[in-house]
Amino acid sequence: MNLQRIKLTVIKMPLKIPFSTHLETVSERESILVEATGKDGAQGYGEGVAFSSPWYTEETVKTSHHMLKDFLIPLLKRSPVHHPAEIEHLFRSIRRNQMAKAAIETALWDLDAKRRGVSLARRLGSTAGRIPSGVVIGTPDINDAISHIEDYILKGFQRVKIKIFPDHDIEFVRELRRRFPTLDIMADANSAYTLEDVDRLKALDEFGLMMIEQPLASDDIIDHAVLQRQIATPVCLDESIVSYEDARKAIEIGSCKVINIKIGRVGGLYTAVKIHDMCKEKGLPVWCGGMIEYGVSRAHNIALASLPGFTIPGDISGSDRYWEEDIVTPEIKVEDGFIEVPTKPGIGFQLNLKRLKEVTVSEEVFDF
Ligand SMILES: O=C(O)CCC(=O)c1ccccc1C(=O)O
Ligand SMILES: [Mg+2]
Repeated sequence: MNLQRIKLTVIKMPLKIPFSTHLETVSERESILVEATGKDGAQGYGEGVAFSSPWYTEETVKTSHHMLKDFLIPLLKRSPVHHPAEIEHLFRSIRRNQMAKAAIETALWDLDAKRRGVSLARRLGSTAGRIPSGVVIGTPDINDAISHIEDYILKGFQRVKIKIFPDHDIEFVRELRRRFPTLDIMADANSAYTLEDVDRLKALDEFGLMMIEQPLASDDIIDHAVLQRQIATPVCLDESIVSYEDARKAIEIGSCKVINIKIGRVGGLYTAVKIHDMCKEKGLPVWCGGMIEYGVSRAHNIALASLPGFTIPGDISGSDRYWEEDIVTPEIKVEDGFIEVPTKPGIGFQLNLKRLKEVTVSEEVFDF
């Protein structure tokens, strides 16, 4: 792709309010911005979405940076690709490290779309003009959660996701259901349960949740299939699906009825689109998951989620959900519950260089 250089910038910003799961409370977000510059001067952007510590997956900001610097960038230098869809194959020689891989791969998709003068959404095959927006509540306190939800409903958000875990599930959901009888609610457990909790999980059936996301172990598809046979609420897999093959096998054995596709978790847009295509063919709904990300990753999510198989609103909120000021301009906005799909070339957002400078921790340039 005629690359001139790749720049890695580590950035860090506090969240407006901390985001809690049973595993970790995130109050500050570090990420890696990837800037790929071509010999023609064109630039593409990607965002490494690993967290500072390995609570969600095994990757961290530091391991991602190490992979990018010591393996992925050198590999790309040695073996130039002509098309971003070749990256997945090239990177197969390096095991896992999906978020590090996706950080480069997404930057190259942006670069490629810009060179062709088309939006990334169009480049991926989408024609949608806007996507519905969903939001995640990261506050375990019931009263805070209710007031945040009221606020989000007024802003038009189309569905709300809450985090659950044992002792913070049945009564919490019952109260929310009582306050919001018709709201589309999904519950994400981030692997807080085992099959021994099947009665607790069955008890959630009466609340008409849209789905329960990743109730069991983060690497499991077998027990999820056993669980899905015993509960009416659709099971959605997140952590368990890190590749196309994972998705194929999970569907085949009935581990889930819905899949949350995250570009970072599956190693890039190529695989994300491939999983989408398969699910669409099999009639399995998908939605785009969030990673408490900055505007660059959000922009990639918007393009992906504009594909026709994304029939459920994703964890895609606006820049102001987490940030006082985002690193992209214009900021990502939710209007009447929808986000407009940009029509400008590539991701359709510019970097806010002033803001980027303020939040930069370190940067490193790799010449090709
Ligand atoms: O980006 C968001 O708005 C939050 C999405 C979310 O729930 C989440 C955030 C960080 C890590 C894992 C998850 C998850 O979906 O499990
Ligand atoms: Mg999840």
